[in-house]
Amino acid sequence: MRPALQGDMHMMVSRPEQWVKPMAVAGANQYTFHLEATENPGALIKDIRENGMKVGLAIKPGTTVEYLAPWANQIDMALVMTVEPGFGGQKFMEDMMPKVHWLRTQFPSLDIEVDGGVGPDTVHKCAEAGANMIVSGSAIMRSEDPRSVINLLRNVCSEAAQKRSLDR
Ligand SMILES: O=C(CO)[C@@H](O)[C@H](O)COP(=O)(O)O
Repeated sequence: MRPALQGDMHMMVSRPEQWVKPMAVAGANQYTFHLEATENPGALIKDIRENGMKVGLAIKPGTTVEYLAPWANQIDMALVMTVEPGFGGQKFMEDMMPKVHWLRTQFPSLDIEVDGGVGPDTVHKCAEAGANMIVSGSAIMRSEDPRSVINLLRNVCSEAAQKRSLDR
């Protein structure tokens, strides 16, 4: 039977340990948890891998990137939140961009995602800082032309990534 879920599950939950197996069984191929939500990130990373999924590690705005750095070589994606987790439609926190830039400098091939308040007005900042993946909710859903917004967001990120690889 075809799995019900595919793609990355961003688990904005406490005790993320309890959902690893159910997500794997449901067909998720990446499991992203919050560093703030677990006391043992190493064990959780291992469990996610043993369940056949890639690993994403998210940090909230109040968490400095130094807490994520020790795990960066063991994960597939770092997720820098640019709003407080909770709901869509919040204002993009530009002061999170140094985290993205630092991660990109230290870990050139890591997937780096930005989530919260990302749209046509803010995506350039994310892409220039080094994000190659973005989450965008309101900017797409509130647009009269969602397709063109998606294309714009995609193009800005891929052009910045291409420029980085040429500069290397
Ligand atoms: O879930 C969250 C924040 O809790 C984010 O994924 C946002 O919901 C993204 O939506 P916009 O900020 O783009 O509206």
